[in-house]
Amino acid sequence: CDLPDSLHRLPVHPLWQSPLTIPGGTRQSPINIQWRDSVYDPFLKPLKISYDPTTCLHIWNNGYSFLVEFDDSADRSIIVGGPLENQYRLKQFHFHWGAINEWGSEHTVDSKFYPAELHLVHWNAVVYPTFEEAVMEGNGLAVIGVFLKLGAHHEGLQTLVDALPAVKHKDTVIEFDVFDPSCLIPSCPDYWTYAGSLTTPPLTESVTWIIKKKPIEVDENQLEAFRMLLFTSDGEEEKRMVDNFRPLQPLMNRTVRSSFQ
Ligand SMILES: NS(=O)(=O)c1ncc[nH]1
Ligand SMILES: [Zn+2]
Repeated sequence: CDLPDSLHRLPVHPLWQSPLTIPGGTRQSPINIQWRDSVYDPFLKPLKISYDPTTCLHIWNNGYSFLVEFDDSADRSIIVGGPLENQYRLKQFHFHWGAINEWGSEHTVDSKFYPAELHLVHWNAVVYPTFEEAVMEGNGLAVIGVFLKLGAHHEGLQTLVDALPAVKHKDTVIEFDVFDPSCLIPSCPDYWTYAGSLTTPPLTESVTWIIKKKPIEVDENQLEAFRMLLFTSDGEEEKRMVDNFRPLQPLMNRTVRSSFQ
């Protein structure tokens, strides 16, 4: 078989049989963040996060992760500052995780995987009329990435974990109408930022990534709750939702900037 060995060990899930690389892609995600190669940028501003917990709508198992979706019809949950030229509206957040604690995150730091990674997806509603249009533009999206590490119980995450059994199967939804995602973001202001892409189809090169330096801690039971979700619909042969992360992509001609020295 002509696949290089590295590809053989990848999680083989239909979604990942989509193009693992985008032809002509020059700014694909995720990447390894080599701490010593990141460049401190003193002009980077602090990231300002203002979420309204009542914009939370529901949790949806879309067959490759579970998404917590928000009402983005107005500027009620937004981020501004950091590397961003405009303010961006929160649309949804979701996670990527592994079958075991040794891997699961999409980005790595000095080639270290975390057991899971949170993505808070925002879009530039100042410049673009819809999320779908913003997805196609270089400055259309901003995603905050937060690493999860095994440790103490996370109180704020638990309210989300308690709802997961109700979205066990693909295409199930549960109402979830008050949640403040800022409880999942470390208080430490330090982050890396680089120009990248969505890590799931359509893989478009439209994301300003903002990766928090500090992880949040969650406990084993909380990670196990993620692993009890299913890729499959009710009635299909069960496939556990695990290893829903994209392989690392080449850095190519990019610099990762840090907001800290
Ligand atoms: N994983 S990601 O944050 O790049 C993403 N969000 C929506 C589609 N893909
Ligand atoms: Zn993601």
